Amino acid sequence: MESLSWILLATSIFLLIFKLLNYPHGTRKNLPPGPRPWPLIRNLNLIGPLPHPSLHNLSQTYGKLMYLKFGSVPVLIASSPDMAKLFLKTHYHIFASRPLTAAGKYTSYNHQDNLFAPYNHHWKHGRKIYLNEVFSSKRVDSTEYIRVQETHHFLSSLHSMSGNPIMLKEHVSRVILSQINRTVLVRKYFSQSKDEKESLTFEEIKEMFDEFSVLNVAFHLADWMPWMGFMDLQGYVKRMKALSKKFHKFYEHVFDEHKDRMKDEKEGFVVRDFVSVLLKLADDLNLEVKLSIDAVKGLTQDLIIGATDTTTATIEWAMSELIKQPRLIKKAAKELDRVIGKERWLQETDFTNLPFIDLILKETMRLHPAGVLLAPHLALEDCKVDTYDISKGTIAFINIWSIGRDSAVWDDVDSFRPERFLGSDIDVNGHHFVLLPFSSGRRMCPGYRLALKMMRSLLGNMLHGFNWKLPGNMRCEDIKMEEVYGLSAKRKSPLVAVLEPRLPSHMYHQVADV
Ligand code: HEM
Repeated sequence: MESLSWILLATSIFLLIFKLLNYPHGTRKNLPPGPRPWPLIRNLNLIGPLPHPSLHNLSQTYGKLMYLKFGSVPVLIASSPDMAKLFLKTHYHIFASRPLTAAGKYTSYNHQDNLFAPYNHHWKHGRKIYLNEVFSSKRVDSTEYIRVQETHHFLSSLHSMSGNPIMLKEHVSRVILSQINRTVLVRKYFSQSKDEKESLTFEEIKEMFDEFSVLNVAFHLADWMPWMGFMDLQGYVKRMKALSKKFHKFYEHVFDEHKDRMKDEKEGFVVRDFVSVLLKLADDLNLEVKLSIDAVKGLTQDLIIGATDTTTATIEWAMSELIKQPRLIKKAAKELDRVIGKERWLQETDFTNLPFIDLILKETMRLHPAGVLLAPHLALEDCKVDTYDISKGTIAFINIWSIGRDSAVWDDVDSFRPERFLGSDIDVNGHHFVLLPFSSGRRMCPGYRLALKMMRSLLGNMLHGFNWKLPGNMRCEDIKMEEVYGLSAKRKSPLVAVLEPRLPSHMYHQVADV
């Protein structure tokens, strides 16, 4: 009898603890629906290696606005255009911040960049600099020559490999990193061959970017259960610190070179790149908010990392979808022949006359957006969203991967059909909540116009210069479109393709000299 009482007492205590741990899920507050959480980890067990499809599947049961808990952190998942609009437009001023994560602390100069910065005076200052100084039309236009030169070198090197299978991603990431580093840092800062003396090779710098991409989206348990922070059970903090040292050394080298040039050239110094803009501002004693050197590093890092992974992944997805449907490649080539002809390459001024290239990019970003869940949007105060009570500190994720597959919005959701955008005014400029690859509102991607220029020009010229085929006996059905998660969602198995030149051969030799 006595042992039965002990069992009853122990069971009651367990149930009480379980109930307390589940509070306040649905008790006092009116919260959106969501799966029942476990003790401690709460709903973290429901997130697979690819969080966006896991959350998409859950939304089929719990609806377009779901409430979950990741450890001790309340999380909202928006999976429809209407819900996205509530966070990015209606309540944009409340959901404008970011959570303080270990990655932001160790790999982004203690959140002194823009992408991972909470909503504060530092972020506002950085954003203003981006919009007024870095991404002004004048500054972006002034770097067009870099995009042209690097694209032409890229096309020429593709030509030298025609007839042989190439791993597309390797070549695209190299040309994009070359364009971005020259635009942001004035020169590439990585060596192309063993003879060049640079502090880093292309492979080393790529490895740093890949590690950054993994560490910045990894489910780091201590971000969700802060009491675990001192243990570093997953070893992520150790890796973050090691990575941060490498980036630190790299920026020191770049900035030293810039400062030497500024000293040598004195009044004659001409600003040719984004880092020079930022370093000049850091020297400006009259600035209302002082720009620290760590902030310059953080802002520089956002530009080179934010640009490279996203654009490379998007171009690889586009070409993978196209190669599966040769009729689309033919259709694009027909438009290019009509508008550009066979004796020149596509230029940025041609974009408005090439609507099909734009349709291809829109359809690619609908099915394969790089930032599948956008970046986390943190509530700065308690508020009501729809009819629900949301607490300060809740994190909203917008599942744009799911929105791209919402059958209430799109027909035949899984088919890659660029023509679906024909005659529609849907665009990627943040005004249409059905298509949000660059997000919308206060935290919208500030680099989206530059990204579009780079992608239109690279993809358009790749289609203009070459016919794209699969190697050997490979069939379209053999192409696996599986993804891996990262700062950008990319293809798991890289695309391998064979190219056939479409233009007279002098075009490819001529370009190398531009
Ligand atoms: C295909 C290309 C790109 C895609 C899909 C993309 C997408 C995004 C997304 C989804 C966000 C987060 C928005 C949010 O929090 O709601 C973002 C932020 C950002 N992106 Fe991009 N991006 C691309 C290219 C670029 C480029 C080329 C640059 C710069 C050279 C850039 C710089 C940034 C920066 C600095 C932020 C942080 C904004 C902030 O939090 O205030 N991105 N981008």
